[in-house]
Amino acid sequence: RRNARGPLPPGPPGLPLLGNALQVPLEHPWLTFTRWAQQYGDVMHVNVMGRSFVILSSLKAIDDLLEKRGAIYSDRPITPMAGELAGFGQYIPMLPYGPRHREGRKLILGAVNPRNLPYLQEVQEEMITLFIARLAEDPSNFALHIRFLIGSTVVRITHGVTVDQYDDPIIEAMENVMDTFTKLSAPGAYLVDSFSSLMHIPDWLPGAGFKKVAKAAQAETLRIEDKLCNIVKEQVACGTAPPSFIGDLLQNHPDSTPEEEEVYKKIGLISYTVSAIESFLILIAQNPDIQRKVQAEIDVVTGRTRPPTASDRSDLPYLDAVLKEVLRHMPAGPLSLPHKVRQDDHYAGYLIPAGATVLPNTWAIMRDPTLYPNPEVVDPERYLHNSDKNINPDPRSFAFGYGRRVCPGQTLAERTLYLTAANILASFDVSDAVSLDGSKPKWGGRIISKPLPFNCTIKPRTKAL
Ligand code: HEM
Repeated sequence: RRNARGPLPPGPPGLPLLGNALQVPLEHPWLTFTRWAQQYGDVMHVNVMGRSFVILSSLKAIDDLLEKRGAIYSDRPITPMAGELAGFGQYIPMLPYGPRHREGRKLILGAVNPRNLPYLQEVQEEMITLFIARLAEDPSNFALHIRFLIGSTVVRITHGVTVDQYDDPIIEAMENVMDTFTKLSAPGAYLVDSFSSLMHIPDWLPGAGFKKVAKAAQAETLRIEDKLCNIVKEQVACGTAPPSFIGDLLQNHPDSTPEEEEVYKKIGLISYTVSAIESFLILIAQNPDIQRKVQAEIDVVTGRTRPPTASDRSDLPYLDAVLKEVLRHMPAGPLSLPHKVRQDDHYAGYLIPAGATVLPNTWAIMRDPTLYPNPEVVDPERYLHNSDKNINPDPRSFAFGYGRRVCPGQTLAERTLYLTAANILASFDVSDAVSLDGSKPKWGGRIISKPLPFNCTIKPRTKAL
């Protein structure tokens, strides 16, 4: 733990060469980090085969470093496997902090700004209406309907492309891309991430199978991006392009360079939203009292004569509190996304070495009993009538990440979550959420936490809309 430039933060002892690699599980590492934080503190150092990870497990440490010192803590670690070999390093979430990244964020923030709100709301409401109709027809396939809702909304908003069929290869390919990204980028999943020289070994050498995996992932990603982008280009050329992030960008920048186009292509493929909606379903199935209360609140606002809309949101404070509790109790990004520190820094007497991967442990924040009393208990009331700013802070301030890399899709995501939740509860009762083996629902994942496949009963409310 000694270093000529200063002592590293405390952390669990590891093995020579491997460091803590064998102790960090691939599945939900945030649970292990949270346990370790109780022993080693809120700024902890973990060594995975020579790579430094600094885990921040308190709001103060996250705020001091990722927010206040954002100028040096806003880079992303380049992981050879996901970033370079599979090409994900070109996506906005993985781009190094710099002009290209800033440009990418500007594009997204411009597209979701209040000027475009009426159009975005209209599209989202239209998609939700279709979703509710499909759910009513075939409730047991809710997971498929949710995926289709999110996938089709994302391509409609980002590319202006309307997808009506469940087996449309675009939706499936988008999901595969997300899955592959999370598998390939998990810390410690691939040896090449610790020994980057392995990137250069010939493809035919035994043990180079990871290169084949990366190549296949890259080819699939490029195929789907190009396919979507070409559809938009054709629509723009014919003057038939509906409003969309990418259609608008191509129209407003007809002379864009291939490099600029690359940024346009890479904005649309990230979504944590499916996970948040599924967590919502489980939460309300497990808490019938909460469910009844939300339904009663919606009924007063809509009179049960119409579906809830985006403009009802401010009149539904209890539902708002339930959604905060979904994001707190089962955050879809329990370690946010990894940040990287650009230069040596010193904090609380310790060295944070240049190039270290800095992981904000959002899970530990959301389960901190000094912030959220009885953190395991699902209790939307904790946000209502809350006069002490230091207790039960709004979890949306943490669920969407930190500092200069905070999620630019937050308003869009929150509106989708609200519309889906409100419309589900206006029309259905949800109960009996169980894993496929009949046990309590479980969550899994390496970077994005999501419910493992589960069943639940979704029945029309007696006097459904
Ligand atoms: C419930 C849904 C969502 C959650 C919980 C979520 C959460 C997050 C988190 C935790 C980060 C990492 C921030 C950091 O590095 O500190 C992030 C980044 C990002 N999110 Fe979201 N997100 C959601 C939906 C969306 C949507 C719908 C979009 C599409 C516009 C989106 C686009 C992005 C992008 C582009 C980044 C990378 C930002 C950067 O690196 O500068 N997200 N999100």
